[in-house]
Amino acid sequence: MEAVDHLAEERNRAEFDVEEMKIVWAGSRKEFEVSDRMARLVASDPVFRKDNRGILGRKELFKNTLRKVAYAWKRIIELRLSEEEASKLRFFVDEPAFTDLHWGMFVPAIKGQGTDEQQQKWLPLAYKMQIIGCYAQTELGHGSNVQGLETTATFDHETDEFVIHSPTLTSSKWWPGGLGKISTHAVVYARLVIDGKEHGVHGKFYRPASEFDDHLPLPGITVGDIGMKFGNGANNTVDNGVLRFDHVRIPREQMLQRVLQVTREGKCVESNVPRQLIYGTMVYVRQIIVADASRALSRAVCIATRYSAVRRQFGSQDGGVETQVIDYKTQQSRLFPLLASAYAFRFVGEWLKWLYTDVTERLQANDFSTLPEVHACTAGLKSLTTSVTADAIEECRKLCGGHGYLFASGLPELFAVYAPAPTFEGDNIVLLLQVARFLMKTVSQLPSGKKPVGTTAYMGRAEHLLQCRCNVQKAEDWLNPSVVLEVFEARAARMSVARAQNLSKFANPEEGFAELSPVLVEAAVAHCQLIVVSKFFEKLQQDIPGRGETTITGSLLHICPKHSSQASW
Ligand SMILES: Cc1cc2nc3c(=O)[nH]c(=O)nc-3n(C[C@H](O)[C@H](O)[C@H](O)COP(=O)(O)OP(=O)(O)OC[C@H]3O[C@@H](n4cnc5c(N)ncnc54)[C@H](O)[C@@H]3O)c2cc1C
Repeated sequence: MEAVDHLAEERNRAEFDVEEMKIVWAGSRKEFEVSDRMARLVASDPVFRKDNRGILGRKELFKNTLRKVAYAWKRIIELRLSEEEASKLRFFVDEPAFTDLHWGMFVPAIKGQGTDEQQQKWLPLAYKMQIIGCYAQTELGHGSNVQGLETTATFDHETDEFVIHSPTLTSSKWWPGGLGKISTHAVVYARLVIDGKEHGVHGKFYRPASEFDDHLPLPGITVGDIGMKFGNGANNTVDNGVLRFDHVRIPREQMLQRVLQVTREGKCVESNVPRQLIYGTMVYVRQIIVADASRALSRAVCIATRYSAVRRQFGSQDGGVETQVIDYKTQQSRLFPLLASAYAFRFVGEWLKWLYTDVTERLQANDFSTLPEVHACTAGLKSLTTSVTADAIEECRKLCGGHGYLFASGLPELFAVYAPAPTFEGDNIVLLLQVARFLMKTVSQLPSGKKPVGTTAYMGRAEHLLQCRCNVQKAEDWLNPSVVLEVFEARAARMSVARAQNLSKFANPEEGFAELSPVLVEAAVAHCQLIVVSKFFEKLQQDIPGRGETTITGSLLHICPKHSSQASW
């Protein structure tokens, strides 16, 4: 039977310059070249094979990950890869590992919360991986409610130490990646207690295992792996762990003291470093999560699009060829918005990179004016992009029919790896409620003449947005991006203002907030969708080089879904 390369046929029909589009996606020619080089390096090395992940037993799977991580590290040193190249190489190795937490949470926590001396002491060891760290915040009893954590760090005046203790079963640290087997160190969050008085939850730097000899837990420590997780392969490559303390002592200097210090006399002293600086780390981590969302979504969409071009069902006349499923309008209406979302998330992720630099500069200059808005914006974007991506990967699986259910399609494992993203680093609903609180406050301040800033600037035009009418007469009118933008603005403003009016009818605002929370979450989603669309629009206005990119990204904008369900934003 004669083979037909359906993908080649489809590719030849592209109305834009594919090579240039690759650069638009990568961010710059240099980033594209680094990415391309690292992808080839990984693909050509048999040590990095990943086709057997789903059939390995847990122990073998875990050992396999350790081998890969060690080998990747060896290659990074041998090839003298830059930080950018090393991070791309790890991305293409494409296997969740303890290193994700070491580089993604442990190192940023020391950088963000450690004093200069603490950073000088621990960061060089962490950079060389002579110590391996994890981020131990969540407990069995509390995840989202950090103030509910029960682990205690009690100051002992006599010995100048903190005594770390897990007073209840529910105070056991539970979930931290890399904790179960591998980490030699952890940043542990605990309630600070001095002379019987509580001083809130803070980070301590702790060493759960003796790293230089037998790697067994230190006295007073119970530590282990929490067991199998969702899916084959997937996050089972990571040793998410449980950790309990029985009056374990650490020197006072091991509290991360950039913002709050405890003196030899046991006094709590706020340092002259503003507490708000910690937000810089948070923006950094969330920017990475949004970038990861666009990458995970693009992988799923790529598989589903190629499948749809190759797969044929029905429509044959007299034994002729059947119809490519990509030509069915129903397939297009499910697939193309996801493709558009992948680009939209890519561009908003790029913008978040800029925002991180902007926030860092402002914080260094003691300018905290944009922080509430930045906090709401990054919390909302983390929530929106991860929820949409998790649901979209599952939709892509269905778009590939029965074949999507096969491990070999790549989609089941991609979904299993991605599924916890809406939960970790802030549960998505809890984050949206924070966004809603910020929006309600912004609306309540409008009559005072306080100008909303940044991503809420549109609220300053609330009067117009509440009464304007859409001028669209025919379908083509939707091809005008400013029309689309105003529709999103009007929708977000109207939802926020209506919720704020309803909220004001409650005598007790907290009760009102709890009662209206389902619809407040919808207003928060609408606001976040507007941010994504507006950043997409800004990207279109930039001079994207090459033939047809502006057209293609322009048409993608118009197939971004415009309704507000969580599943398909
Ligand atoms: C794969 C994975 C890796 C992880 N890695 C780490 C790690 O490295 N370090 C670490 O410290 N932790 C880690 N975690 C834990 C993670 O941060 C928590 O699971 C997360 O914070 C959510 O907390 P929870 O599990 O207690 O859920 P809960 O907070 O109990 O949420 C349960 C449900 O209650 C809802 N809910 C909670 N509060 C409210 C509210 N106020 N209003 C309305 N609804 C609410 C939520 O929306 C959710 O639907 C990891 C988790 C996973 C799954």
